[in-house]
Amino acid sequence: MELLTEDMIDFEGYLAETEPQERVRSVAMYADEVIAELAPDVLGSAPKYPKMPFANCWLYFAPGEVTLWGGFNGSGKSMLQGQVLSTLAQDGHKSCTASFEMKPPKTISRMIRQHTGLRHPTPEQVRNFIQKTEKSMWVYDQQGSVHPKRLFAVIRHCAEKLGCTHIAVDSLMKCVKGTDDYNGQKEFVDQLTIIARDLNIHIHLVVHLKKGEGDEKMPTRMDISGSGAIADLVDNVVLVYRNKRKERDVDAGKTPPDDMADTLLICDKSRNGEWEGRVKLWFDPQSQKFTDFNKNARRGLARVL
Ligand SMILES: Nc1ncnc2c1ncn2[C@@H]1O[C@H](COP(=O)(O)OP(=O)(O)OP(=O)(O)O)[C@@H](O)[C@H]1O
Repeated sequence: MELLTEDMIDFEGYLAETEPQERVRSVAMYADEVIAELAPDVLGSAPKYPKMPFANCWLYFAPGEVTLWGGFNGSGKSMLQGQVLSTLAQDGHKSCTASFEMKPPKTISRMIRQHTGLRHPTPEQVRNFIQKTEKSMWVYDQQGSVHPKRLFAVIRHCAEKLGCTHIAVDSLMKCVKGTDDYNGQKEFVDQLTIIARDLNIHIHLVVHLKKGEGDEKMPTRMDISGSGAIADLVDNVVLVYRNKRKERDVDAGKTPPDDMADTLLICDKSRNGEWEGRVKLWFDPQSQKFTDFNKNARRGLARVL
C-alpha cells in the first residue's frame, strides 16, 4: 500500500482542457471487445470481470462503470468497501482509495485487521501486507472536502500513471457543496460516469442515506441522500444494512438463530448484470472482517441465504 501525495501528481496537466477527440468510430473497431463481452464464462476459470468476493453475490465490477455504496451512518459501508478492494488487490486489480473522511493509517489498519483476521497484527504481519500490496494499492492523502476537478485529476493520474483499475471515493458529500446542492451532485456523478468510461476503470462511490424512519428500516436506492438522479446515473447500487435489531436482541441477552445475519449486502441496481438480490454477511468485531458464513454457528457452518 503506497501513499499518493499531491507533489506526485501533475495537476496542471490534468486540469488543463483536453483536446476534443474524434469519437465517431466504425462498429468494426469494437469487434474484439464485443466478442469478449458475449463469450460465456468458462467453468473453473477466472470470471471476465472482478466479482463482489462473496458466495452467491453475483455483482461484477466491470470496467467503465460506477458502483454506489450506500448505507445509514455507521452501517459499515466504508469498512466493507475496504475489504472488497483489498481482496481485489490480492487478485491483481490495482486500486486507489480516496477517503476524505478517514486518514490513510486508519484506512490501511482496517484492511490489515481484516486481512490477518486479528485485532493486533504483529509489525511483521503489517510489513508483510504492505509489501504484498505496495504495487497494487494506493491511498490519496486528503481529508475534508475536495474540489471535483482536483479529484478528477487524481483519478486520471491513478489510472494512467499507476495503472489503477478501481478507484474508491469516500464520500460524495465531500465532493459537492452540500446535501441540497442537487445540481452539483448530479454534475459530479455524471462526470464520474464519463471518467470511468473514458479511462475504462471502475469507480466505487460512497453515498449516505437519508435519515428517517430509524436504523431498522431496510434501505432501497430511493433512500440515497441528495438528488434522485444519482442512482439513475450510475451502473450499480449496493446498500449495506447493519442488523441493529439483532445487536439490540443480543445486548438484551437473547440468542439469535445461527442463520440470522449481522449485515445484509443488498444489490439494488445492476445495469448490465443479470443479478439483483441480498447476501447475508457476518461481522467479526475483532478483525472487522465480513464473512458470508457464520463462523460462530452452533450447528456447523451456516451459509444460508
Ligand atoms: N454488523 C456489525 N456489527 C457490529 N459492528 C459493526 C457492524 N458493521 C459495522 N460495524 C462497526 O461500525 C463501525 C462503522 O463502520 P464504517 O465506518 O465502515 O461505517 P460507515 O457506514 O462508512 O459510516 P459513516 O456513514 O458514519 O461514515 C465500524 O467501526 C464497525 O466496527
